[in-house]
Amino acid sequence: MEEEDEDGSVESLLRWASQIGISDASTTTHHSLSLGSSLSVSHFPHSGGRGLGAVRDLRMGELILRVPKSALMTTDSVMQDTNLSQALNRHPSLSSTQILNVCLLYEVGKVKASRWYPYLVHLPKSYDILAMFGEFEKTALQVDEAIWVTEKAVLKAKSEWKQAHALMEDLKFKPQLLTFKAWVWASATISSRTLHIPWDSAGCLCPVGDLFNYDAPGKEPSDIGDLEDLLSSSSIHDGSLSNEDNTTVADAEQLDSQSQRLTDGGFEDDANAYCFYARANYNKGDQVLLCYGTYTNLELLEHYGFILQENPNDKVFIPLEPAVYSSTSWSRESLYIHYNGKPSFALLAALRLWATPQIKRRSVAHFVYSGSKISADNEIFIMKWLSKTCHGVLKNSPTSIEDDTLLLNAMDNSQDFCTFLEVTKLMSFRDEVDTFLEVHNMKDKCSDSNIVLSRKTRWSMNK
Ligand SMILES: C[S@@+](CC[C@H](N)C(=O)[O-])C[C@H]1O[C@@H](n2cnc3c(N)ncnc32)[C@H](O)[C@@H]1O
Repeated sequence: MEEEDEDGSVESLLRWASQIGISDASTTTHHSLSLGSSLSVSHFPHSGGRGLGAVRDLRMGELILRVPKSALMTTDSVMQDTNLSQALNRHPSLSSTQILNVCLLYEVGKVKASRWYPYLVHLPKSYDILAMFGEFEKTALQVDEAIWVTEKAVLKAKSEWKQAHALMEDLKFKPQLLTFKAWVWASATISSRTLHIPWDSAGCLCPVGDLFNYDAPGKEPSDIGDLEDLLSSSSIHDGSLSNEDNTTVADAEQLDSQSQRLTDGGFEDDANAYCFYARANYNKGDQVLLCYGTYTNLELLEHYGFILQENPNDKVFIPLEPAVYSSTSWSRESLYIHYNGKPSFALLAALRLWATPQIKRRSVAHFVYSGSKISADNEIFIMKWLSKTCHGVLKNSPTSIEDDTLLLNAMDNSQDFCTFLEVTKLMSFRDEVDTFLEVHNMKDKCSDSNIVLSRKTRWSMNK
């Protein structure tokens, strides 16, 4: 997608977008690389790469982009093709997301005959979501939970692909569109780019609207965390670019009423369009961002293929003894350490009770559930236990954060592959680099000093 040939230039995308009624509000003039009066497509190397920038100062709450319903790629709009809709009727058991996956591949197969062709040529050629991770990348995650979530994501993608295979054969897809690689590409496109629409839980692909990069909700974890504990939910979604989970919709609505942070985009019946509003004040040249929802780094990696260096919503789960779980009724998902190192409300409460002799638990339970300490001794015991457990987890990891940072810096700063290998020879965790080279058949490639580390290679090594 980042290749820009004659058909694939950003200008041609924007020209097509404006022809089909996509507009950034009061625009009358059309500038190169710009939609007009509010936004332009720019490159933001440290926060998402290609994204949308402000071409003038924007006020919070201002309408900045409108994408008419007719421009959205949805299952309904693709199904206007009778060949496709008849085939879909013959395979009724697929989920709405599987169907949208098939619709996307179907449109890709039409090449220039697709009415979304100018949009499709701008989609990324590859993604880094967990379902695409191989054995090396999975192991490099190091943390049990992350490895388990990766295995689950890969299995889910494979089983959904197998289930949809008969339909795709029925539709006479070209061989390259029948592969797992093609399926997982479409799946990643949908996972990382669809926007919520009320009439289809699979969402829609929204040309230009899907160029906004992600801004994490800026709430302090202490505000939001306690509420999340109460809701016993690991993620609250706003429904924009959402990996929507129906069980959290009510929770999200509850949060919505308490916070201004969930208001930056949505489908509006009155306008018959997807409308986007500035979620903050932006100065000319700033990147304009969209909040896709509240995610931990593992969830961002799973659904969107990136992580944030600073994520106020990140969580770490540490190993707990079974007796901790059974000491309270808090769900396992609510027992974690916040990004800032503080234990969650529920974890603290569970540990306070667990560290209290069984016979006394009933009498102190009301203190614990109101967030109070039981005694100085109890508090000192659990803090020491937490510190010891966290140190144990870090010590048992194959590499430290400092090692990982050194490796990333070596990748970023080495001019070529050979220099990178020379630099890594001095590193204490050389084994991991060797395994990576072996897995990717690069062990003997040092003689070819022109191999530059590709983005995929960098990512594969980036835990
Ligand atoms: C909806 S698209 C945004 C536009 C995208 N940058 C593009 O060029 O098409 C979402 C994808 O952008 C990237 N992205 C968005 N926000 C990011 C951020 N804050 N940091 C790094 N990557 C980000 C991720 O690859 C994500 O899957």
